Amino acid sequence: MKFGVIGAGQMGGGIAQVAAQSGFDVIVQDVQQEYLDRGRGVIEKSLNKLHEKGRLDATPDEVLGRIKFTTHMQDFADCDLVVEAIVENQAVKNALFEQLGGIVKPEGILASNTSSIPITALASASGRPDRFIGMHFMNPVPLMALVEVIRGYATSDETAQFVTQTAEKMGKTPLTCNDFPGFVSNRILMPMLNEAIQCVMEGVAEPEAIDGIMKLGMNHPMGPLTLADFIGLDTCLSIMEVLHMGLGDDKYRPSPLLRKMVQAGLLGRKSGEGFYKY
Ligand SMILES: CC(=O)CC(=O)SCCNC(=O)CCNC(=O)[C@H](O)C(C)(C)COP(=O)(O)OP(=O)(O)OC[C@H]1O[C@@H](n2cnc3c(N)ncnc32)[C@H](O)[C@@H]1OP(=O)(O)O
Ligand SMILES: NC(=O)C1=CN([C@@H]2O[C@H](COP(=O)(O)OP(=O)(O)OC[C@H]3O[C@@H](n4cnc5c(N)ncnc54)[C@H](OP(=O)(O)O)[C@@H]3O)[C@@H](O)[C@H]2O)C=CC1
Repeated sequence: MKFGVIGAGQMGGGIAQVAAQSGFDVIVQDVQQEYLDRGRGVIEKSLNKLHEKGRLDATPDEVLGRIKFTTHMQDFADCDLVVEAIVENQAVKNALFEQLGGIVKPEGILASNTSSIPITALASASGRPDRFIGMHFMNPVPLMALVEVIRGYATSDETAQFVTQTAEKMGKTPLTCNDFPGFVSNRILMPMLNEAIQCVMEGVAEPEAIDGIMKLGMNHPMGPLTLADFIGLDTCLSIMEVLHMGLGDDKYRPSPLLRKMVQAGLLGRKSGEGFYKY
């Protein structure tokens, strides 16, 4: 299978890595060579770590050899499946899918790794709504078991079956839901992270205490503020905005502190500072 990935950031890189580990021929596209080089470095480091732990069947070089990096969208023409993992912004994703729909062979399936944006809207932009679906991987992709599969209004049974089987071939557990803002994962997760940010803003406790209380008290693997920093505060804000607008309920209002931190360029781990310094 020829597997395309758009975006070489934290999610695109992880998806490309796991696809290559599964034996697929992978092609990754990003807008600049610099981002591709950075993404390749992250994949290489992750593969070496898995290899040292004895959790990789092939050698890191063999897996990396299955991934091609490009800045040209035309290179997706003969892909069987293309998964998009660019910035969480509907206008940008719409424009990308309008273009991609005219490039990939007609029988090819297009998927978005969006955290919250309506799959049905992106499917319409692509011009092939029956062969369009949400394929939502979790971060860090090489370690997390779930793929949330989101069916748009017109997604065909064949498309859903193909993507479910592909996720299984990638060693993941696919679980399906319908297209509502934030799907299941972020409709439930993100309000909790937003509430933790609101606790910081209101001075309920220091970030370390909030994270510690949720880790030790609820047995969460990491605290909500650390998790928000890892996801990216810009992505968290975009998801809250989709929930707020899409569901029309003020209980999803993004915390003003979250908005202010994004305005200040504090995006979490990827910018070097969020609730913590990296
Ligand atoms: C926003 C969305 O649309 C959907 C999402 O993906 S929400 C995020 C969902 N993911 C999570 O909640 C993961 C929380 N983390 C965990 O459960 C655990 O860390 C784990 C199971 C992933 C790994 O546990 P572990 O084997 O004990 O190793 P641990 O040391 O904690 O982490 C391993 C690596 O994964 C990284 N990592 C863990 N969670 C991460 C996350 N959410 N995002 C990015 N990287 C993460 C760690 O930084 C670490 O990297 P380095 O080796 O470079 O330091
Ligand atoms: N972070 C997370 O935990 C999760 C995120 N997601 C979703 O995955 C997607 C990507 O998120 P994430 O990987 O964290 O984001 P990143 O910011 O790490 O990566 C996005 C990448 O896409 C590139 N990009 C931006 N615009 C375009 C474009 N028009 N064409 C090609 N590449 C482009 C970016 O380049 P540049 O640097 O120039 O912007 C960057 O390299 C989002 O939809 C997000 O909601 C899903 C699950 C978990």
